[in-house]
Amino acid sequence: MIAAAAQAVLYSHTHSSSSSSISFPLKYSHAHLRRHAQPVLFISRRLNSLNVRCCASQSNTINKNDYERQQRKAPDLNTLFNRFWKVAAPYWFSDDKVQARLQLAAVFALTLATTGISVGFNFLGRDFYNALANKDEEQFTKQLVYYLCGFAGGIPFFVLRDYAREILSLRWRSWMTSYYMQRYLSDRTFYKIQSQSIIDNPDQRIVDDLSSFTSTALAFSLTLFNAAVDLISFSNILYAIYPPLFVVLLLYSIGGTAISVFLGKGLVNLNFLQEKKEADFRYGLVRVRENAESIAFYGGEDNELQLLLQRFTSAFENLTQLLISSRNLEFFTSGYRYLIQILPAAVVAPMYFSGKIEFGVINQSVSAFNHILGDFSLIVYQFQAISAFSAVIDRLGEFDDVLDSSRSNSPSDPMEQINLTYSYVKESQVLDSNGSVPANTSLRLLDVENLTLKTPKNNSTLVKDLSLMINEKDHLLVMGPSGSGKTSLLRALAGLWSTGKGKITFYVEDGGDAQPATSSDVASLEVNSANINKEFGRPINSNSRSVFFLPQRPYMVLGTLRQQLLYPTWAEQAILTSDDTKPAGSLPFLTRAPNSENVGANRSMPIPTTDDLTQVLEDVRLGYILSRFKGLDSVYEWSSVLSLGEQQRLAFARLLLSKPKLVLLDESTSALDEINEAHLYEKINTAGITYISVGHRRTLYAYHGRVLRISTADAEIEQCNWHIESIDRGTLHNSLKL
Ligand SMILES: Nc1ncnc2c1ncn2[C@@H]1O[C@H](COP(=O)(O)OP(=O)(O)OP(=O)(O)O)[C@@H](O)[C@H]1O
Repeated sequence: MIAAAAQAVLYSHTHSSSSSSISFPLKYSHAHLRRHAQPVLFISRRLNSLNVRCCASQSNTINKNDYERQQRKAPDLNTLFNRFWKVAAPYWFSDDKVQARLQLAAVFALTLATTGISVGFNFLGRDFYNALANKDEEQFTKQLVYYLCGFAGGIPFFVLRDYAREILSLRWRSWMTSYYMQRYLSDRTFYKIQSQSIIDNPDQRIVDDLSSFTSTALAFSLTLFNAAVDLISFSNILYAIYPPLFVVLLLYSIGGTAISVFLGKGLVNLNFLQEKKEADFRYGLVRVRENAESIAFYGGEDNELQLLLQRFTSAFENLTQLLISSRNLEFFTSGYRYLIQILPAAVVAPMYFSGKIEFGVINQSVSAFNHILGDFSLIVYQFQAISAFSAVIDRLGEFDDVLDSSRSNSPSDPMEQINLTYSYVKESQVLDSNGSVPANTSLRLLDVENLTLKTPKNNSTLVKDLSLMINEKDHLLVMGPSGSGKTSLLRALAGLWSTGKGKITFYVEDGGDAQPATSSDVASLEVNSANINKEFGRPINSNSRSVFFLPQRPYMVLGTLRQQLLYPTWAEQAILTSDDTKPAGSLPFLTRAPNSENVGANRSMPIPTTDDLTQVLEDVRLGYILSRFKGLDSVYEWSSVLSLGEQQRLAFARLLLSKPKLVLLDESTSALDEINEAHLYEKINTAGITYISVGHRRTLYAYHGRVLRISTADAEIEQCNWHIESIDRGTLHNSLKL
């Protein structure tokens, strides 16, 4: 029985694909495809039984699938290799490089040890079967003991090798996840990717592709290393037994590789599309969850079902193609795999019959042949995994390029880019040479000069040649027909859109000594602004003392009511762990330099206390939610449990806490009644906050001094499509009467 077990172990070593127990962890390996075949068939039957009304859309999907497949060209080897290096390299040269390299060396050493153990088992097997064939009981018992000792000493190396590899892969993945997320969330790359539909499913690339990449890249490099060592170790054995066997092996593996490359050439593309389609399907389901109430109000379930089934059908069609290609490849690889079990024995058998070799040598030659063939046949055995890995490299490489290009986004013609600068000004004001406060003492907050704003992709002009100036307490209302570009103007002011030309300058406080931003010293501020802009990338909402932006639909973060109120000015402090030193999101072994863009953003602002938070809720007439939701520290899905008007009031509470100099309000009171609207405007006015509001309601006139009217731009007409009016009591009276 023990001998049978020994043979089983030996068999598993000699017949394992790729000559070691390292296997590829990719999702669309053959095992994966087999596992998924059942549910796919089940859903296909279910589609039939439901008599789904999407036959037309199904055929559309099929055509679309074919189209997509033809459109997407598989990347060539050189591109793939470059992308692999670009994605893989940064970690090994990062802050964590010492640990990473040490662990990698340990994994390689363990792999080397396991190959040595395999060679040892090869010789043990030969002597074991020789003793058996010779009916030499004493020798047999001795070999049996050696075998058992070999197991006891050798097996831990195999287990530890796999464990060390997995741990290193996890560490690598953690670093890469953090690295990609930082780049994704900096410079508003996430916004550009989403608003301009640059690439599909970045979330899936961060979650799934990074995980596949790190584990497969490690497994693959170890497999290559293992194969090289194996080849050297076992080639000697095989060559010593019978040189022609070596020639047979070479011919067999080269032929096999060529055929499998030919049969599986479409798999890279299919795997790429499968990743995309599965992610699209999952994203569709997430959207249903996030928009549950709107869909329920519309009664849009049927439509959602059709859309989701359409996405699933698309994934299904592609997976079917993947299964067919894999099946064809599998016909070949199975034959290839099984033939080698008898091929070496058939070649050396004549030598055994003529008495030139012993019986155990046959077993040894089969074992050595399988090892070497496994090394030569990496591509045949792992073709599906390699093609899936290539798809992952392709997707991550593409993502990496987008992240890089977003950072180094320098337009070819700087005149065609809106120039947005932030100039520091000191808090108090300078006195005239005679010691009195100058007449023009109002603090400048914003200058817009000759701004022409265009939409990012199709470059259609929204606002032509706009110039305006905002001083403290100079509240401006922006009005105009729907689609004329009011929100887009705020986007440009917030730096989200930069297509067009002109200059926007914000004057932001640095909390230092006296230095005014009056018209007399604007020139000197402008000289400094280029440097300031570089040093201080994004003051909006992260330097709340200066500029704040409220979108129409307030964003409710995941977490407690306290976190809602502290967002975004004290967001980092709000998620500190209990020991108050480390953000809850930091990885145990990764110490990252804080993002320079955010450093110092709110150093000067003490974090509001519980009393401050309670008071501000009262100020925006939301005090009652404290008792309803059990205080400030309970977690709810705030965007679902608060009405839109309540969310808008909560957004004003954030604003009152942050006390910026200037706020940009995009229809921020659209869901509120007039009394609450008046109350909130009065509160922010009293708090000394200057505001630029976008809105349609006439009641808004009462809280603003001027109105900027934008009309829908006409491409044919050169003239400006805006004008500014003062709101005097007469205008106000007439408009309210209307
Ligand atoms: N990401 C985008 N890419 C291209 N065009 C866009 C994009 N977002 C908006 N637009 C277009 O820009 C124009 C101005 O949109 P904007 O949201 O600024 O209008 P608005 O005046 O605020 O309208 P409303 O009063 O209806 O909110 C619209 O025609 C819109 O279709």
